[in-house]
Amino acid sequence: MTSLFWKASSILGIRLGHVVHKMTPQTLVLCGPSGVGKSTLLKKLLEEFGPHFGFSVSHTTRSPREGEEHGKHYYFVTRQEMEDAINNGNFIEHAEYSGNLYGTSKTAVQDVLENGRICILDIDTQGVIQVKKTDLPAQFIFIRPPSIEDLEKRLQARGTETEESLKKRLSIAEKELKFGEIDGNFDRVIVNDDVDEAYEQLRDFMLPAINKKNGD
Ligand SMILES: Nc1ncnc2c1ncn2[C@@H]1O[C@H](COP(=O)(O)OP(=O)(O)OP(=O)(O)O)[C@@H](O)[C@H]1O
Repeated sequence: MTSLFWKASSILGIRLGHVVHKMTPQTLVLCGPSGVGKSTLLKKLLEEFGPHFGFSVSHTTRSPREGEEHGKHYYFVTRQEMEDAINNGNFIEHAEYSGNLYGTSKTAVQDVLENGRICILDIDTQGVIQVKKTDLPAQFIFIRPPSIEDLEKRLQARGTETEESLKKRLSIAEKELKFGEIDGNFDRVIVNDDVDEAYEQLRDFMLPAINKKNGD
């Protein structure tokens, strides 16, 4: 149904923004360096407003891990299929990590929006640049740490990094923080120092979209 919808809208030349704007609230783009606390803040948002939000299912060329289901955790596709779809303009953003392509298709976002939910995109700065080139109506939020030292401590405390991956994440983080500081790149920059305070800011920022969805 959805892909038919997309085919029809492509044939009719309807632009993504026009289609989703009429029928949906928004898309929330959340960006910030690895370990800054995006998942922690999203967990809180979903605990409070779960039914209002949805995640789009990404595509990937990597193989499924045990327990992962096609269409639920990812759409598992071949590189050729994914490259063709990207070349046909069917993706909002995509990136290559560790030799595999990952990306968000227009259809995947549309699925969430058609269900009347605000679509959450948790993406990196390269993804933000790509989304901004589409006409998807979105709110862009950047989460930053109080300092790079804090970020390092957090990543260490999370216990998911080797010394090498930690170094790599911090070097990428420095570039991302610079991007986050540039005026106009984000609608809101939230410093995640005290997590409850950061969540209040995220919550307050999203309330108008949530209320609009409720018809207030
Ligand atoms: N305000 C905070 N103060 C201290 N620790 C925090 C704060 N927010 C999150 N953390 C902790 O920092 C670690 C990283 O947080 P989280 O996994 O949410 O980051 P992330 O941005 O989602 O990372 P990734 O992009 O790698 O998935 C976690 O151990 C989390 O509990």
